Parts: sequence; structure tokens; C-alpha cells
Amino acid sequence: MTTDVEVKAAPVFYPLQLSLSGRLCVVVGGGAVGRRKLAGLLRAGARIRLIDAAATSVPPAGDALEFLERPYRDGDLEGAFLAFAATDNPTINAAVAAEARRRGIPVNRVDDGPDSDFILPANLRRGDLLFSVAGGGRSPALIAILRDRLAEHFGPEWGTVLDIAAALRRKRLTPLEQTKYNHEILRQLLAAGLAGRVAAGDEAGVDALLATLPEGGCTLDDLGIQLPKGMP
Ligand SMILES: C[C@@]1(CC(=O)O)c2cc3[nH]c(cc4nc(cc5[nH]c(cc(n2)[C@H]1CCC(=O)O)[C@@](C)(CC(=O)O)[C@@H]5CCC(=O)O)C(CC(=O)O)=C4CCC(=O)O)c(CCC(=O)O)c3CC(=O)O
Ligand SMILES: NC(=O)C1=CN([C@@H]2O[C@H](COP(=O)(O)OP(=O)(O)OC[C@H]3O[C@@H](n4cnc5c(N)ncnc54)[C@H](O)[C@@H]3O)[C@@H](O)[C@H]2O)C=CC1
Repeated sequence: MTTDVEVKAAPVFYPLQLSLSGRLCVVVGGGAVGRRKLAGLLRAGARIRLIDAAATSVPPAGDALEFLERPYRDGDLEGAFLAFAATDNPTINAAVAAEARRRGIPVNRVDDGPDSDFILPANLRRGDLLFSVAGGGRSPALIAILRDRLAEHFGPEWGTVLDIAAALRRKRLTPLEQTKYNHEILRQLLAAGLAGRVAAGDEAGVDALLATLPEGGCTLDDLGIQLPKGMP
């Protein structure tokens, strides 16, 4: 027997990347899901107030993390830039969302995408490169699986590929007035197998590709980039 659950229509969410550095984010509920949100917030350099009477395996409180070991109370969102309603109790999550709205603070409800002001994607990071997968809250399991598939195709070398692309961009190999600045150059490098050579730690191979660039090309050394050691 299967049961269909009623599904509310979700808004069209607008994707953006927020700077949370030093900003206060309040997470209510420090269970498995709350701790996942917490980990992402810590990584982004946010200040966090976590509220939960019973959470275990919470990272040690410090400058970035204040842990209030008690149930949520109205007023806990004071001063917050973002709020996360992450308890296993829909009534509490609704109360957190209500306080957030009263105060004009965007809120994420882990139990209710359509009642959230923002939701979180599944992320894959390769250095400063970020792949985010989202499905409007319709199947979180699917987007996590797709993120894992991306991980198979885009290994750690892609972080270095971004470093190389960024260094080439700083060198302004093509005139600024060309609207597709460096676009063609990168296409050519990728088509010629740049990522594979980076993955193999093949410095000479990457230099051979960089030598083909306009104005005599350049080397990894010129770009100030060292390749991570290749796989054996
Ligand atoms: C709306 C949203 C709000 C939000 O949390 O932001 C939301 C809501 C809900 N998730 C539920 C279930 C699950 N969520 C996951 C996993 C993740 N969920 C994440 C995001 C989101 N989840 C937002 C939508 C994003 C989008 O779709 O675009 C990820 C991507 C990011 C993150 O959490 O940081 C993270 C992967 C992290 C990673 O692997 O890196 C798994 C799988 C697992 O845990 O392995 C399951 C079980 C399988 C399943 O149900 O599919 C339930 C039902 C709860 C219940 O039935 O009790 C709700 C409530 C509802 O349906 O509204
Ligand atoms: N968005 C997502 O990615 C997912 C969301 N969910 C939803 O998230 C909810 C939470 O899931 P888990 O973290 O796995 O549950 P959990 O049971 O591990 O954690 C819930 C936490 O909420 C705390 N809590 C309960 N009442 C509270 C209160 N009044 N004040 C402060 N804290 C309170 C509990 O002490 C507990 O630590 C689930 O019930 C489900 O609806 C579930 C899976 C994934």
C-alpha cells in the first residue's frame, strides 16, 4: 500500500549566493537536519545561535556558535539575518516562521518548502567552484543523487581548472572590448583536455596547452599555480 501526501504549490525560488560572513543566523532544532544546516553556516563564516534542549554532537560553542540548551521561545530570532526552523515539531517550526515574518527575517522551514522564504540546494564544491542542484523542494533525494553523479564527473581537478581560468582572466589574453573575453580560449583548452592533464598532475602537458595561447602563451609558473600531485 502506498499513501499520497498532499503537496502545496511551491513558489518559484530565486537562486542567489549570500555572504553570511559575521552575520547572525538562528537555527532552531539541532537534530540531524539542523546540524547539516549548521555545518554549512559555519563554513560560510556566519555567527550562529542554535536553540535546542536536547541536541547532541553539536560542535563546541565558541565565538561563532552560541548554543542555547533549552526549547525555542518567541524572541529567539532577535537580531537574526536568517532563520532556520529545523525541529521535528511542525507547530514549533510554524511558530519560528511566524516570528521570522513578524520581524522581516527570511526563514527556511526544513519540514515545509512552500512555507519557506528560501530553501537549500544540494552542493558539490571543488575548490572555489560550486555546483548547486535544486528541484524546488519536490524531491530532495533526487537532487542529492544528482549531486553525487556530478561528483563522479567533476573531480577535485576542477578546482585547479578554475584557478587556471581565473589566472588567465587576470592576464587579459584577449582584448577587453571582445565581449566573449577569454571564452574561446577556455573552450579550446577544455576541448584539448586541460582537466585530464590537471587530474594527472601532468605539468608539462598543461604547459604545452598554455603555450598555444595568444602572445606566446604562458606557463603554470607564470600563473603562479602548482598542480596537486596526480593520481598514481
Ligand atoms: C524544501 C527543502 C527545505 C530545506 O531544507 O532547505 C527540503 C525539505 C524536505 N526535505 C525532506 C526530506 C529529505 N531531504 C533530504 C536531503 C536534503 N534536503 C535538502 C534540501 C531541502 N529539503 C529543500 C529542498 C531543496 C530542493 O528540492 O530544491 C538538501 C538538498 C540540502 C540541505 O538540507 O542542506 C539535502 C541534501 C544534502 C546533501 O546530501 O548534501 C533527504 C535525503 C537525505 O537525507 O539523504 C530527504 C529524505 C528523502 C526525501 O524525502 O526525498 C523533507 C521530508 C521530511 C519528511 O518526510 O519528514 C522535506 C520537507 C518537505 O517535503 O517539504
Ligand atoms: N529539509 C531536509 O533536508 C529534511 C527535513 N526533514 C524534516 O526535518 C525534521 C527534523 O529532522 P531531524 O533533524 O532528522 O530530526 P531530529 O529528531 O534528529 O531532530 C529534531 C530536533 O528538534 C529539537 N526540538 C524539538 N522541539 C524543539 C523546540 N521546541 N525547541 C528547540 N528544539 C526542538 C529536538 O530536541 C531535536 O534535537 C523532520 O521532522 C522532517 O520534517 C527530514 C529530513 C530531511
